[in-house]
Amino acid sequence: MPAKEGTVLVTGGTGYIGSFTALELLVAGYEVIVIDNLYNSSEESLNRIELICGKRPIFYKADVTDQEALDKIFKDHPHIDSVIHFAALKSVGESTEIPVEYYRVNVGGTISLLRSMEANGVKNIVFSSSATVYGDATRYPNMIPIPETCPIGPTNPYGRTKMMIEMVIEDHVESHPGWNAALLRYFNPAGAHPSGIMGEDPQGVPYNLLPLLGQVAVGRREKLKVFGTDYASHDGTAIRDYIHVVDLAKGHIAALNKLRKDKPGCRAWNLGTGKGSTVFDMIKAFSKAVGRDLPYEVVPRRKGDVLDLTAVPTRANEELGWKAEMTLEQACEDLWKWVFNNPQGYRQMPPQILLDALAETRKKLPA
Ligand SMILES: NC(=O)c1ccc[n+]([C@@H]2O[C@H](COP(=O)([O-])OP(=O)(O)OC[C@H]3O[C@@H](n4cnc5c(N)ncnc54)[C@H](O)[C@@H]3O)[C@@H](O)[C@H]2O)c1
Ligand SMILES: O=c1ccn([C@@H]2O[C@H](COP(=O)(O)OP(=O)(O)O[C@H]3O[C@H](CO)[C@H](O)[C@H](O)[C@H]3O)[C@@H](O)[C@H]2O)c(=O)[nH]1
Repeated sequence: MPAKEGTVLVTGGTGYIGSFTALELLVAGYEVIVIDNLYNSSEESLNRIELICGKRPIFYKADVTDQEALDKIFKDHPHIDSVIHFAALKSVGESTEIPVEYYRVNVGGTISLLRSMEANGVKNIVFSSSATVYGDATRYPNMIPIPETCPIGPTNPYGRTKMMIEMVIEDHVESHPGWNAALLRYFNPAGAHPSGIMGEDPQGVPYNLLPLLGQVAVGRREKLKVFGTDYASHDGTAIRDYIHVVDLAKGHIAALNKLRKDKPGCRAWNLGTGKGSTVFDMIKAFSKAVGRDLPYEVVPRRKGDVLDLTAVPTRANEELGWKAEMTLEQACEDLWKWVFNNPQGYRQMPPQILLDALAETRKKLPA
């Protein structure tokens, strides 16, 4: 029996944004099938999803570049009607060192997925693109904050994989009637689940600002390195649009509903808040949540970084009926709750006190 809202295949669904989206899908009444090779995530995220909402995605440990494995999953689940595609390698720095691997997994994986979808009559795809596709938007007058009409021009191999995938999907939708695609250009995801039991748990050394700040706060790292104070911002550090991961996850449900209801063909949407914050703003906001100043040192700019990636989110607000609602303060508080209670990420169980509080909250929810 298909689920009330339909069945969605989520690639990369044990990862950071994917797990939050799987949770929101289950809450919204979808059946969820996750595939992930666990390269940068842990199956424990599925237990946490179940603890929060009482439902669990079906899980396959599989690689998106494995055409046979994909075909079998689609054949075994003929009710799948849409795909949300997160699975990818995502470190900008690493992509400059092993670009071919990035093209193989990100571009190659998407091609395998599109072929399996086509062979099995699944025609809706929501794709994790990135604000990185815009590159340095300050090179154009009046393009900061950044609307979707800003010309794209990524400055690193990771960003170019995202640009190429957007093009492949656009060409496929154009040539195959009945297909619909949402290219979601995320700005900077932040925070964790307000329950404190779900969050980002990268397997290696984190690359992004917020997980690094979290590790400084719990003493896993001595201090944060601030990459450059010579940018043209109010305090000299670079500006990003930090969006709460729960808001970001909800943006996927809005995009999926749009594809299924309005069949818009292929369309790009920015998922951001429209508000930019500098690195120092973030250190201050997170220090406030933690209750003490966090140590940092200023080092030269990181290669490939740009001054400002702040979204114009109006298109998503108007066309998807979605808007980021949670504040930066909430993102910092939720991140702190997550790292304080789970300093080793998913490698340890959260404290009983959190699990008890969660069980109480669940009792009050409608069945
Ligand atoms: N986090 C960000 O700042 C950000 C911003 C914009 C876009 N994105 C994109 O969003 C998506 C999700 O990012 P995230 O932050 O949740 O990262 P993540 O690393 O937590 O999630 C990606 C998931 O994909 C899985 N994966 C990697 N290669 C795979 C393969 N070959 N087969 C199957 N699974 C594979 C990983 O194990 C992981 O669980 C990615 O496509 C990323 O490029 C992330
Ligand atoms: O140790 C650090 C890490 C980061 N930063 C700074 O913090 C800001 C945010 O850096 P992140 O690495 O967290 O994020 P990026 O903006 O570089 O990139 C992220 O967001 C982009 C979208 O805006 C892309 O999606 C990309 O994949 C994703 O990693 C940048 O100014 C960066 O220079 C530091 O000062 N020190």
